[in-house]
Parts: sequence; structure tokens; C-alpha cells
Amino acid sequence: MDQDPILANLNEAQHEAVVAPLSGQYQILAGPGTGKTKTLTSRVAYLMNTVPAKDILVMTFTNAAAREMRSRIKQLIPNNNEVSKLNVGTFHGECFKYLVRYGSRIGLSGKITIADPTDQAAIMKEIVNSAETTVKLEEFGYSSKLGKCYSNPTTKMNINLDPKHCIKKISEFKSHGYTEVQDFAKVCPNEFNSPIGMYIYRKYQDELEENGLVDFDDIIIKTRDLLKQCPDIVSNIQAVLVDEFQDSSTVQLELTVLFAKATGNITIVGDPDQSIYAFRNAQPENMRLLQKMFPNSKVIYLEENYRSTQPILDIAVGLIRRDRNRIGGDRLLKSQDSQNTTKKSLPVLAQFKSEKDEAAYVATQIKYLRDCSGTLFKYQDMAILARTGYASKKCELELAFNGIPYRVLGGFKFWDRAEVKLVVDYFRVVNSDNDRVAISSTINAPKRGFGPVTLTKLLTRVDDKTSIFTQLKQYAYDEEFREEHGLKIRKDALEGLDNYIKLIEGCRDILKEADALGPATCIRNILDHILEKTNLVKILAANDANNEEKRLENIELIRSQIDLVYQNDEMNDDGGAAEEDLNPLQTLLLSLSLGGDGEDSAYSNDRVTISTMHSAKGLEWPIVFSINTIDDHVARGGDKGEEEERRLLFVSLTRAKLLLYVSFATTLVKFGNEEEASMTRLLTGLEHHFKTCDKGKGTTNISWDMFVSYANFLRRPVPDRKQIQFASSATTVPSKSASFSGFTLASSVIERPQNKKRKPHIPSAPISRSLSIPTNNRTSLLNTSKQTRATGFRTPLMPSKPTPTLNSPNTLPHSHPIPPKRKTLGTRRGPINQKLPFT
Ligand SMILES: Nc1ncnc2c1ncn2[C@@H]1O[C@H](COP(=O)(O)OP(=O)(O)OP(=O)(O)O)[C@@H](O)[C@H]1O
Repeated sequence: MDQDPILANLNEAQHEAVVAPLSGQYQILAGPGTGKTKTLTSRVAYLMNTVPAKDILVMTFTNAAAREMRSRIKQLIPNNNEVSKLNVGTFHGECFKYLVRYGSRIGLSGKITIADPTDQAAIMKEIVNSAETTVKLEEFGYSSKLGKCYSNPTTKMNINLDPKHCIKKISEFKSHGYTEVQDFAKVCPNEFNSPIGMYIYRKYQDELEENGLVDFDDIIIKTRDLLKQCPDIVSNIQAVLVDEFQDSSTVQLELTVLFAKATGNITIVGDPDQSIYAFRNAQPENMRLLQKMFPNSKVIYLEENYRSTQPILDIAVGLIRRDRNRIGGDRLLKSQDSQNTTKKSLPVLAQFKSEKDEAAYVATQIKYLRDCSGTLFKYQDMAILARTGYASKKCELELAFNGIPYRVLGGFKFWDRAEVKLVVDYFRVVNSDNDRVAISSTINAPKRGFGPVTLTKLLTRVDDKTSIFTQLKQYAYDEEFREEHGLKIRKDALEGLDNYIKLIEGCRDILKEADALGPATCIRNILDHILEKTNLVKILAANDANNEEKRLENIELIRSQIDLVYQNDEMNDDGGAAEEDLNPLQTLLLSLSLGGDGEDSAYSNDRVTISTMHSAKGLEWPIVFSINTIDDHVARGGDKGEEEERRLLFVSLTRAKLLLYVSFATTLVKFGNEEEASMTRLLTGLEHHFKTCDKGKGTTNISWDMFVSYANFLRRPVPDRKQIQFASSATTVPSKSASFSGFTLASSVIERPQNKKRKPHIPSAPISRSLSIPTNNRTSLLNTSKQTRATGFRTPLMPSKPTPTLNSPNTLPHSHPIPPKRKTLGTRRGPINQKLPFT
């Protein structure tokens, strides 16, 4: 075995990829669990023997994946301080740093802010609802309307003006790298390639620009333009390495090549079978295109799977072989389970009468595996994966009822909670004079005496040159200006405006002291200033007494979260591409804007993970429950067809290392009606690979020998036999399962008495909550239409509460339109309806 720790434990193919010469292009293609990320990170560590860390750029697609890569590199070379100088991050994160540092070369200001999906939706909603758009529709001959679709009888053109749809179309257009309206013909020939489509696009881009915002697609496009114009800024880069390359879009392929302009040294890693982001415009054929661009690229295949048992892989391979659009031909997946003992442990296919029974089964199994396995399995070893966040709702409730702690990946995050988001919006105003979205959110929260008419006036630009914050100052301190622009404002509102401006300027004064204070202290001081001047803590304390929402606790948690952000930042600091150009507030905002992985680090500990299949990408757990695996959810085709769904199920099943449970219910309740359901057709013909669990048939107990082989497979200590509670003697079981007997429990769960009332268990950890804003308190950005805003909190555990009324004391007088649900990719669907207690 190789003595070099970087090369130790690599198999032959992995070794070949890691030690390949610096110069040239390499594609490492392989299936799940074959060590692609391990190989890439080992190659980075290996290259650092000859290349300065600051000249290596490593990119991936999620923050979680980027953090994982950095930590794996650190583990490989623990004593090498150079690791902190590596440029490791997401495409968006790395590009944004270049834009901050060099954006002025293409006319951008250094104070750009990222428009997150909430901001995008708010802006688009305003555009499509504006009087100006109505006029344009008439002008362009769109005379009939059905729902959100408008038709032009003369040209027979239709356009769907649903804001989400518009954003999706524009994103699709930009992900190809296009910015000129004439290119709409190439991407959306029948809809946006029309005068009205072009008008909507231009308006949207103008709005972003006016607000000093860039959306996620702009970050990539503008960096592409920057690198094209100024290749000198990446002349130091000697190696570009990209993980999960099958997820790259057209423009990200272009960027990869541009970043490597100086040397052409590119290593990419990918698996076309795991391409599940077509809806985000990923182009798995980019791997082939890259090969075309560099015909001498060397392709290295990895086939040994180090994650899963062979029975799990057999199902996964059986599934993916049927992909009609499969790129790169058939590939094997051989388990490295040397003992083969896990062969006995076939994945379970379980069928239930209802989703409720299915959920109860999953909760019971989880509890059993955790409580009866001694120290072998923890809650954090288990994951429940579903096609959508909504599909796991029943399981989530069941876990809660049974006191099983859990976290929701891709769910609403700590920073999305109403009270936390408000603080972040204040940070944004401190950062930028021009962030009208954030100004609108904070200016009347808490109430400062503005009515809707005054707010509209305050927030409507008087000209293109004056920033919105400067304009507020003019309204506050220049009577002539007020008269000139027709603002009649009451004395108390004028005082409110003065307080608001002073609050923000006070924060800016603190920011100027950043160098002396250090980043974390500086931001904590800004936070304290905001809390003091808004009275937020007092308001929350007065209203938190009897509620379980723990908003006050969340405010306190912001402090520890700030420390966490700066700790990470310190790790990443020391001369990366451009961190030194960001002030501490920008560092924080960047980290929040790009932190869309759904991982809620504020509350992480020993918990079961509930995740969408998409959010589970790149992760692994010893035990996976694939729930709701019915035709209606998995294989429903979607925009991008059944093959994409097949790949998604493939990704999902291959997250399991040791035990895999696939389940479904044969009836669903939809809008109060029962509907029949069946197992996803994607698994038809593969049933023989499973152990079935229908009313107890075919289920097994876990013997001592099995526990031992599980421990060996997971390379964990074998638990003390005395701690093991074999199924028949299990005592710690959920309330309903008196006849519990290990895996045979399914039948008792299926036939349990229905409607038995149970007291909900309320876990001690903070639970996310949502905010809804009374529509009568909002003022439009572009016109006076009323909009709604909610930031992302779900109510996972509580029985449903009556919807608060508009007069409820739990209302937050937000003043600008932000869309009704704050969502990050893969977040929970369904109503979110909580309010902050501003009075
Ligand atoms: N040569 C090896 N020896 C032992 N374990 C390995 C080896 N290569 C990879 N592994 C382990 O296998 C698991 C999967 O590796 P990794 O996450 O790098 O795979 P991947 O190909 O990136 O997976 P996916 O595409 O499914 O996310 C990890 O736990 C890793 O440590």
C-alpha cells in the first residue's frame, strides 16, 4: 500500500486519476459511491505538491458539497496551512468574488447584492401586475386572457404571465449564456420571443440593475463576460477542477474553459446517470462537449462502489439500465462489501393501505433500529427521502408524535425565519443604498407611522440617478424636495423616517470600525444596534410568553450563527480570489445568499434527516427510507420526462449504504377524496430484488450475526451484545405498537386502530415558523397593487391553528410586496402562515 496518505487506499483507477500530470484535460466518469469526490479531492491535495494553492480553482454546485470538499482536503493534508488559500467553492460563490473585485471593469459597482428567489419573485410580480404591462399587452394586441395566459388573436401567440413562469423562462434563456432579446428565438421561440416577452425581460433586467441586484444567472453570465474581456484576471490559475460536472449549464461549461484559459488544465468529475437538474438547465451532454473541445481529453472510469451493499446496487443498476437517454453506455457498479454478509439483508419493499400507515411503519422502524441496536445506529444514520417536500409531511408528523428528532433538508432554513429574515434585510440596507427590496421590507417594521400612500411615495424613484436611500434622506430633511415631489407626511411619520435613517447610518458607522473590531464583533455590534433601535427583543419578549415559536431564541441564535459564518470565513480566508475585497457584512450576506443547500446548521445534532430526493444528492446514510414511491409522485414525467425521474430515483436509492426501505401506499387522500395509487412503474420488474413487506410477509428479524456484520460493514465497533434488544424483547417502542416484533411489525402497524388520539410531542429544539404579512399593510414597488409576503417557516409539528386575522396582534407591518411563499430549491410546499408580533 502507498505510504503517502494522499494516495493510500486509492484503487488503481482512482490512483491513475489522482497522479495524472497537471497539464491536460481529464474526465473522471463513474457511478454513485465510486469515490469521485474522494478522487477529486485527493487530486487537489496531490497537485498542491507542485502548484501554489491560490492558483488552483475547485468548483461544485452546492455549499454543502464545497464544504465537504474543503474538509476532505484538510483531512488528507492536515498540517498543510496552504489549504486555506485554495479557491474552493460553488460556481456562484467563486464567480461573485471575481465580480466584487473586478466587476468595475465591465461597469458593475462593487456593492452588488444577490437577488434571491424571493426578490426575483417580488420584482417579477410587480412587473406583470403593473399598469404599464397592461398597456403594453393592449399595444401588442393581446386581447384575450385565460387565467394568467394572454393571447394575441392576430399572431396566434400566447404568453403566460405567471411570475414564476416568467422567471423560469428568463432563467432558462440566461443559462444558455444569452442576454440579447433576439436570442429568445433560440430558447423560447413561441412565447418570450415576442414584443411582450422582450418587454418583460428588459423590464426585469432594468429593475435588477436599478436596485443594484444580480440574480443567480447574472452572476454566471457577468463573470463569463468579465473573463472574456479581461482574461488577465485569471492568468494565475493553473488548474481548474469541477465536481458533479453533469449538473453544469451551457454557460458554466463556457466558464470552466475561461477560468482555465491560461493553461487549459481541466479535471472534471461526473456521472451522467445522476443528472437531475434539467429543470435548472443542467446539460449532461456538457461532458461530451468538453471532450469535443479537447479531443485529447483522457477519460478515466471508476467502477468499484464503496458505499452500498450489492443488493442495493443491483436494484439501482437494474433501474438505470432502462434509461433510454443514457449517456456513456452501460456501467457496472461492484460493491466493495468484502464480507458479502450483507447479501442477506435485502432491501425491503413495503406496501400499505394508506400514507398514514406507511408513515407509522417508518417511524416504528426508525425507533426500533435506533433503540434496539445498542450503540450501532443513531438517528443521524437514517434518512427519509421523498419526491417532494409535501410528500414527506405525514412522516414528519409521525416522527414528531413519536418523539423522534429530525431535520428537514431543503426545508426552510434558520435564515429564512421571519424575525431572522427581518434582521438580514436590515443588514442589506446597511450594505447598499440601492436595495429597494430590503428597504421596503424594513422601513415600516416596526411601524414608523407610514400609511400606504406615504410608503408608495417614499419608495417610488424620483429619478434614475438618485439612490433610494439618498431619496429617503431628501424626503426626511429637505422640505422643498418634499413639496416638489408632492409628499405630504405627518409629523410622527417624519420622525419615524428620521429614526430609520439614523438607525441605518449608525450601523454604517459601526461597519467603518470593522478593522479595529474584527468581523464577528463588528457584525454583532451592528445586530445589537438594530435590535436596540427597533425594540425587536422587547416586542418579541412581550409576545413570546405563551408561544412555542421561540422567536426570541432565534434572535439570540443569530449571534452564534454569525460566529459560525466568520469561523468558516476565517478557514477560507487568506488570499482566496477576492475575500479581502468584501467587508464583513458583504461576507455574511454572500454566505447567506449562496447558502441555498437547506442545511440548517443552527440545529444540527443527532436527528433523522427528511429530505427531498434532489436535496439528498451527494449525501449518504447507512439507512434510507424511500417513501411515497408511487407512480403519481415518482415517474410523473414532469417537464423533463420520465428519464429524469428515473435518474432521480437512482440517485435517491444509491444514498443508502446498508439498509434500504422502499415503500408506498395504495390509497392517497387528495382534497378529501380517496384515490388509488400504485408503486412507481419505474420499479416494475425489479420486485424480485426486494424482500417484500406486505402485512408482515417476508419480513425478518435482526439476529446478532446480522448486527455484527452491519457493524463490520460500516467499519464501526461491534455493539455490546447486552445492549442489543432483540425484536421480541424490545421495550422502547412507539405507543401504538404493543405487538412490536422487529421487521414483522408492518402488519401491526397496518392494522392499528385508526383515529386514536395522541398527544403531539413537541421537541425541545427550536421549530421554524412562518410569517405572513397582511396585504393591507403593503405598498407596491412599481405601482400601488397590494402584494403578500411570507418568509419561510413551516409548522411541522403543531396541529393546525386558526389562521390569524388581519387584526391579530401577530402582524408585521411590512411595506413592500414579496411573494407569498419564501422557498429555496427543494423546500417544503404548502401553506405557511405565521406572523411576527409587531404591533
Ligand atoms: N478507495 C476507497 N477506499 C475506501 N473507501 C472509499 C474509497 N473510495 C471512496 N471511498 C468511500 O466511498 C464513499 C463514497 O465516496 P464519494 O462520496 O467520493 O463517492 P462519489 O462517487 O462522489 O458518490 P456520489 O456520486 O454518489 O455522490 C465515501 O464514504 C468514501 O470515503
